[in-house]
Amino acid sequence: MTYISVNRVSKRFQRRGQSTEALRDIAIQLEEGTFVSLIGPSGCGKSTLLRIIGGLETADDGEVLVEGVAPLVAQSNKRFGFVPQSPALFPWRTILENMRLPFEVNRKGGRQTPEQSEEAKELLASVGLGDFLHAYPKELSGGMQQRVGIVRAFASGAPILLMDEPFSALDEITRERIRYQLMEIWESHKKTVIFVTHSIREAVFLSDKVVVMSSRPGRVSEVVDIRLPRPRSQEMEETGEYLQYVNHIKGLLRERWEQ
Ligand SMILES: Nc1ncnc2c1ncn2[C@@H]1O[C@H](COP(=O)(O)OP(=O)(O)OP(=O)(O)O)[C@@H](O)[C@H]1O
Repeated sequence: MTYISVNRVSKRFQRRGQSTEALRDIAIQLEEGTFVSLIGPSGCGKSTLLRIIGGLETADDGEVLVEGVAPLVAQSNKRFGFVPQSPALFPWRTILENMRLPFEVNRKGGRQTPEQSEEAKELLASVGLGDFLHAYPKELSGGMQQRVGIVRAFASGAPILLMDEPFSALDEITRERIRYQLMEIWESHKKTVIFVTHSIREAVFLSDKVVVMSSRPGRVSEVVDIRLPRPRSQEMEETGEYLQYVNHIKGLLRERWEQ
């Protein structure tokens, strides 16, 4: 059974008498424990597709199955962790207290076990935040806060992480650094990640599969399997093989843009 399957999904939005066809006939099959990126021009429906998979939006046509069940069922079984563009931390809670949030929300007042609490601390330390466990979000930079959002999703216990441009508000250098940290965490946890990005380099570096989408209406132009060896390192970004993937995806996006 495919872990996540999206079969001929279409979606239209109606707003102020205007109809927008956001997605048409999207079909993708994703394997468990893989890292998948969605890339495409602004407005091609990446976030909409992510939201449909996560059960936050419904498709007009077609079907999505997550571990064999509908997204809403998967959602109520706590199968998803979300990482939005900005990290959604409670300002009145310390970093460690913010890390507990998914347990309290998902399990109606539930608590982390001591092992889960230890894992949360280890994850924070692995992204350089070991000295900030008792700090408040306002004492952290935007990049540090976003790192908390990412490791919180990994610590949440959810097997599927949906990340909607989590690095979009960060400067280039911070973004690069967090990309490497995300890679290291993912390689040690191997959760299923669906990651929306505008960065081709980021998508190729992180992913097993890159879903390249075209706009108006959003369709899949190609699913590119990235067969670069793992673990991946910064040096890999200098290799010819990596650059070939980057250029191939750039070509696909340019082609669609020019149509
Ligand atoms: N709730 C909504 N109501 C009406 N139209 C919507 C809604 N959500 C999205 N759309 C429209 O659907 C299309 C796809 O939007 P979506 O946000 O999924 O694209 P995207 O590829 O994620 O864009 P970006 O890269 O700019 O974030 C756009 O034309 C958008 O205006």
